[in-house]
Amino acid sequence: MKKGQVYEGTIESVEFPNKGKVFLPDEDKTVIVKNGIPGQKVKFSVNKIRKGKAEGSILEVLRPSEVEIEPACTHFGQCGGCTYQNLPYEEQLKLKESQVKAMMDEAVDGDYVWEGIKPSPARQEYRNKMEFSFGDEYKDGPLALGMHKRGSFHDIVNVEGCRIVDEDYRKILACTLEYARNSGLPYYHRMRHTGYFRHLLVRKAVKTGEILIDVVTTSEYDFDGSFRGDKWADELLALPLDGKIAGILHTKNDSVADVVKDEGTDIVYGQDCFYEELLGLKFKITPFSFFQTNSLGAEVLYETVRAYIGETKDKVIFDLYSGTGTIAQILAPVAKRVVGVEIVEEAVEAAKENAAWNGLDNCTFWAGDVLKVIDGLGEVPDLIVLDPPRDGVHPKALEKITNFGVEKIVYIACKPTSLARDLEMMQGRGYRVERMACVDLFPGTVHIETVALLTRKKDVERIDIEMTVDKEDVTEKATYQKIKEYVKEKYGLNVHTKYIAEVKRKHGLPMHDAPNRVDVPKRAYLGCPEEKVKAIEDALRYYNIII
Ligand SMILES: C[S@@+](CC[C@H](N)C(=O)[O-])C[C@H]1O[C@@H](n2cnc3c(N)ncnc32)[C@H](O)[C@@H]1O
Repeated sequence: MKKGQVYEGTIESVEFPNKGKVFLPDEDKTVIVKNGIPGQKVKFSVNKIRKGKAEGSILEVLRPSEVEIEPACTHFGQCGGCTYQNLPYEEQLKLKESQVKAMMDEAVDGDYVWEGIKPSPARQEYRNKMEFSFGDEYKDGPLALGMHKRGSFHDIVNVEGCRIVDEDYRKILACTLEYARNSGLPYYHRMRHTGYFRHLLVRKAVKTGEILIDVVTTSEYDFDGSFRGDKWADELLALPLDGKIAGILHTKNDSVADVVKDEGTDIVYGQDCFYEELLGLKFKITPFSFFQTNSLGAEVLYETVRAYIGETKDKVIFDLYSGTGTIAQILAPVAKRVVGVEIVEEAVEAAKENAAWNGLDNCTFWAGDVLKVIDGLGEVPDLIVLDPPRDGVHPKALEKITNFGVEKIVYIACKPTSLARDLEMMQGRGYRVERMACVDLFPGTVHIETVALLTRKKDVERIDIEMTVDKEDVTEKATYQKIKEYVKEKYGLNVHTKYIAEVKRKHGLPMHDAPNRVDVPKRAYLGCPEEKVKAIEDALRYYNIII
């Protein structure tokens, strides 16, 4: 088999996210062909062979799959955004569920409850955010504004008929494209690093109907003079929209990276935020802060998280990777306290404001990298919710998270491959997967959210003592001194030896006066105050005595 060779074959299955498998009997080889659906007979060319593995790209669909339908979107196939518009929604769900389930069956040790896939309440026009790119339709062609063409680095497909956003987006897109074309200014060329127009960001709340529009350009031309940004805003404001424009913005971005980056945002009209409602709570959303892109689907996702976390009364919950604090605030009304950690400061500020609006005074939000701040929060959680970005949790952060030894962790993953990798480490550190479900927030596309409930294994303390702690060290009186110093320094608390003994007993740890008795009878309850129990537990984790 050589690069450039053309073959025909049938896609037997599709692995997450879009890896179709075609077996070629004559070559006795399976080739990965991207972006097809199971059952399609395709003609493809081989474009990569590495370490004996071959990849190809589809040139033509010779015979459709039996379940295939006419896609509602006229850009389907050309636009790189959607992959499954040609499958009935039920089939999309089946395919995504089987992909994730197969991956999880491999990643999970032992039995777990698979709860299937929950559909998105809206199957079309469900997105509350879209980032469109400027470019040309083809080399040196007219200015275009839309999505990247499938498989192309440069070409942009105008997506005036896009079905995953509603009519308001389509009107805003068409208006901006026409205005930009008439301005005669060039798009930003990603290889030459010259030009002006980069992206158009549109966000629209499903519940409040508020719309935020942001054009992202370089500073090569003058927004007011050359582009006449005020006139663009007038044209947008004159559009007959269902929703209401809350703000029109201009963001400058001169960086060479091809991402929407905020290097300064000016308000052209209205305000630089808008509001959405989820499960009866109100959320302020700023242009660049994370918010689930399918509001109705997000409600299903957060309901699942709430059900998985279970009883939260009198519990301290950590919401790690908290964005604008949605999960924290959904859990706060029935928890003792919720602590959110998020790296984007703007999102943290919004989270604080949101909590105040929603009348929640038991939420605290910290700005910073989970890895760096998690052990300096001065709190010990009872439960943890993790909703990391696509790459999952940094291994060192995961180590610290599991070190808290909480009873339950709920992990929300937008990329199941990252979850599968992180599960391996979490299972190795004393957790077991209880249940899992998928929630489809992205109909028509390959993406899917997966939620996993992990609980701490009952016998983990003892296993870990043997694995990580030298018995001498745990039983030595010197350890008591180390724990006292740690608690004093970190929490400003003095703890008596009898309290340390009480907490050790709670965890079934050997006592210094009875080194061979791990299961010390639960005799005296000495009344160690709860904050000291938590502080001592933190110290025990710090010294790897419990996890
Ligand atoms: C998938 S989002 C989840 C947001 C939130 N839980 C929600 O449902 O809206 C992941 C969030 O993690 C944040 N993030 C990424 N890396 C981070 C890090 N190292 N430490 C803290 N937050 C991070 C991102 O800014 C983003 O807001």
